[in-house]
Amino acid sequence: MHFTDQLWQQITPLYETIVSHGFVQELAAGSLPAPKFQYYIQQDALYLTDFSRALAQLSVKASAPADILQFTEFAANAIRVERILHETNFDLYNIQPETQKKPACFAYTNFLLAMTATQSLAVGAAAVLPCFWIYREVGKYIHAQSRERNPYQAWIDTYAGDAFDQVVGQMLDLTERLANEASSAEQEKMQEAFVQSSRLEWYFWNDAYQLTDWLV
Ligand SMILES: Cc1ncc(CN)c(N)n1
Repeated sequence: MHFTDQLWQQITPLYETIVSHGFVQELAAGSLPAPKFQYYIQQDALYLTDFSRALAQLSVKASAPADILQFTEFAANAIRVERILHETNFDLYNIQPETQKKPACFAYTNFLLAMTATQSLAVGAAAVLPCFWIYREVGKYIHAQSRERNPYQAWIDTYAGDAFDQVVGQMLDLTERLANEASSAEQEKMQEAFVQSSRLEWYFWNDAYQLTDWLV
């Protein structure tokens, strides 16, 4: 079995929890209250800046020219493609930019930046993989359920589309190769990083759904 298939097997129950979460269900139905989507988009704009920096850190760690190029393109893409999506949504829903990260965004971005700075390329790649893979699966899931005239259609189309699918395929191939070159101790760390990021994906949706703020 491919290493990445094993990774997915490990988070299957967690993935089910993500797709059954109120945020994802209501996004699919088009009934998600606007303030929850606004909170999500504001936090996601902050998240994407650091996600891109985490990918750039991986490009520095890579030694094969093809890998350097790949991570550099992922980093640029995270800013370019998703900025378009956010600018569209900022306009559509009259969202003001937010400067403060709420708890899940804070935890997730710090985790990604720490893993990609202090761990090996393979472990860093495993940490960022859920950001690609879970979004593709959630995008496809929502697209399959989605009603006509869903107000969140632009978001759904981005993550359910062919362009994103291709990018995720490239990231999966890369991670698979890095895992095959890794020791079993390193593979274990890859699994831990992958599971932790997947957990933080759930927290990210949940913070938006609950409109979570700092308690102190
Ligand atoms: C929190 C989060 N995770 C993943 C993605 C998709 N790159 C995103 N936009 N936001």
